[in-house]
Amino acid sequence: KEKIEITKEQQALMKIILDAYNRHQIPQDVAKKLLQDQYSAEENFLLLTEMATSQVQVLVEFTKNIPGFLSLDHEDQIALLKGSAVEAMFLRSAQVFSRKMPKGHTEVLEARIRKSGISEEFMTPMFNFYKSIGELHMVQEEQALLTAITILTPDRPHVKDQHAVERLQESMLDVLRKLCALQHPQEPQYFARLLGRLTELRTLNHYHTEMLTSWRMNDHKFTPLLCEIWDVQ
Ligand SMILES: O=C(NC1CCCCC1)[C@H]([C@@H]1CCCCO1)n1c(-c2ccc(Cl)cc2)nc2cc(F)c(Cl)cc21
Repeated sequence: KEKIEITKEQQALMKIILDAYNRHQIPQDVAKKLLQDQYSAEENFLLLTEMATSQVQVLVEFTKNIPGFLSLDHEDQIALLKGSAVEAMFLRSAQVFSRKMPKGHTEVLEARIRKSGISEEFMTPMFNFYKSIGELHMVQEEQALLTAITILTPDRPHVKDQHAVERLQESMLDVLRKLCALQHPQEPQYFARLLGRLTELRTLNHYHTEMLTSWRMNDHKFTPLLCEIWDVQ
């Protein structure tokens, strides 16, 4: 049984990532809003675009706190943010969906999202992902590291120095691997399951433009930031 220990600098890295992640809370709680009221497809779409726009802004702040990120080539920094924003949004949505809620609230939330305007064909892949994230019962540290690892994916489009990104991602993966072994000693395959979710997350990437343009309403308006980040309009 090899002794797993997190080094001092890995603990410091963990603390930086976790603090940054906790600062990256969505200003107003979208789950609470959805549980309070039924909205029209238009109102739901507006809520999504507002939430997603503010999430991109906080994601940029979070990313700036990833040690080494700001030393990357500036164009690569943009390419990593643009390439991971949709996945980070779905990962965050999954984490919000999987939060412990009072009895019956998750069911109401799911029903509201199913009727929010998204077309039927995307429900299964989206909720399969949300539920597979929920089953992992991730602790905050694991959620924060998984978000950082998603951002530091070397093979995003237009990344020039992939090795520099790989080195940063590898140091995050090493901390996550040790954390999983310490948090889930009875589940040696837990770390692999966590990384498997990132593969599932990429498949949602393929759907997102269609999910937005097929929203049950006419004239889909996006914010300028979302036009930049999402391949829409
Ligand atoms: O606003 C959302 N997510 C934000 C995005 C930024 C980070 C915080 C969460 C949307 C909602 C869906 C209903 C209509 C209003 O939007 N949403 C999505 C979602 C996101 C993208 C697409 Cl294309 C489709 C659905 N999945 C969600 C799961 C949830 F648990 C909750 Cl509370 C909301 C969720």
